[in-house]
Amino acid sequence: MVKVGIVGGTGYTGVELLRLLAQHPQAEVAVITSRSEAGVKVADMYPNLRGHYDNLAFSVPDVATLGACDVVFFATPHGVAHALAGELLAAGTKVIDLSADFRLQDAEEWAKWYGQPHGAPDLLPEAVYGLPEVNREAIKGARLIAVPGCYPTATQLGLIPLLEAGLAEPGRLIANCASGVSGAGRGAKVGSLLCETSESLMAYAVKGHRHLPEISQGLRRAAGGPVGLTFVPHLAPMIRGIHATLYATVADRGVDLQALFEKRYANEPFVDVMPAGSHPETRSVRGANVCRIAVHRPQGGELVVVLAVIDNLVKGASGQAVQNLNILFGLDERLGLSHAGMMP
Ligand SMILES: NC(=O)C1=CN([C@@H]2O[C@H](COP(=O)(O)OP(=O)(O)OC[C@H]3O[C@@H](n4cnc5c(N)ncnc54)[C@H](OP(=O)(O)O)[C@@H]3O)[C@@H](O)[C@H]2O)C=CC1
Ligand SMILES: CC(=O)N[C@@H](CCC(=O)OP(=O)(O)O)C(=O)O
Repeated sequence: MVKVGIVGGTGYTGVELLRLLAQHPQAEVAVITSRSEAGVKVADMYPNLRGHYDNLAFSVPDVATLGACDVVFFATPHGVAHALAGELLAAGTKVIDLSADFRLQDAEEWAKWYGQPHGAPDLLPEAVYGLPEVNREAIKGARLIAVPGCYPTATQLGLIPLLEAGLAEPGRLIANCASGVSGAGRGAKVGSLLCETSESLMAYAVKGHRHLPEISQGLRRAAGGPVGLTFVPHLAPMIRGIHATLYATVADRGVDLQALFEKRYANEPFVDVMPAGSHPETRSVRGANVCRIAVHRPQGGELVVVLAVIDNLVKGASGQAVQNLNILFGLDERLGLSHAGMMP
């Protein structure tokens, strides 16, 4: 059994970790932290978990208790893992961070986008970006994993087959993405209220969103050089889900893009390349650790449209984190995870 600790257990990604790990045969949650709910039993706060964690209560974060775990997930705001990861690694505990603290390789770029100095630049060289479809071998030997963001997961999985094959013009990429409101976390904010978000769709952060450098970093690796990406996130009137509509210019009109995508992801347990002409729906991935992708070339032109959907809380966060745990501990990568979404 892998002994698991979770820092930030009351947030949306924290409770999603608990839901997924409740069905995991080889992992056991031993410690779960919350400063505001310390002492409260997990099942009293989250009745969906009754019968799974009846003896587990939230406790305040404490390095000694967390350091007795094999692995600690950080499901916390940016900056928290910076402060604690080093001590845990020194205690021999692996760290899987769901926040953005270790996603960017460049500490100065991180500081620019996150508005605070990077708190642990010394750990950056060993941090592995936890996108299994790109980095599986590096994840196997890692101590510190940076779980990709939700928009970055959908966008990279949709565009890398075209860039790795050298087919897309790297300087002309567009990602139009919509997210469910749970992407903003559980904290109270006017912008997350039902009255502000239902029956409405809006773009935001068009000038620059903090996921732009993360996505660009991954696409540069796939392209083997600089990329030019326009990224426009939208807030959609739904609770879960990311829908990415991705545009790339592919001058070679003869290439079989369906075959390219199917081949790239043939051995990937959590990427589903749908039949040609498909329109993936976010509800098909609700609760599932999968990215469903469809590739289109409208009117046979140069502009290729890739559609990619994920559940932001699963393949976009907690499911991907569990997938990383499985790889890290040499387990079957699919343990505790499912392809099956919830429709309706
Ligand atoms: N929501 C999403 O779709 C996705 C989120 N992420 C990232 O995952 C992380 C968690 O997100 P989410 O679950 O939405 O966040 P929430 O705001 O819903 O939850 C945050 C959690 O962190 C705890 N926390 C807050 N501050 C501290 C602190 N200083 N020290 C220790 N614990 C703290 C909170 O509990 P308490 O205050 O009681 O301690 C709470 O349990 C974030 O970095 C987010 O950006 C990544 C991908 C997708
Ligand atoms: C709808 C919404 O607000 N989404 C968040 C991104 C989701 C998220 O949690 O981003 P990380 O994966 O980097 O943590 C935002 O735009 O900041």
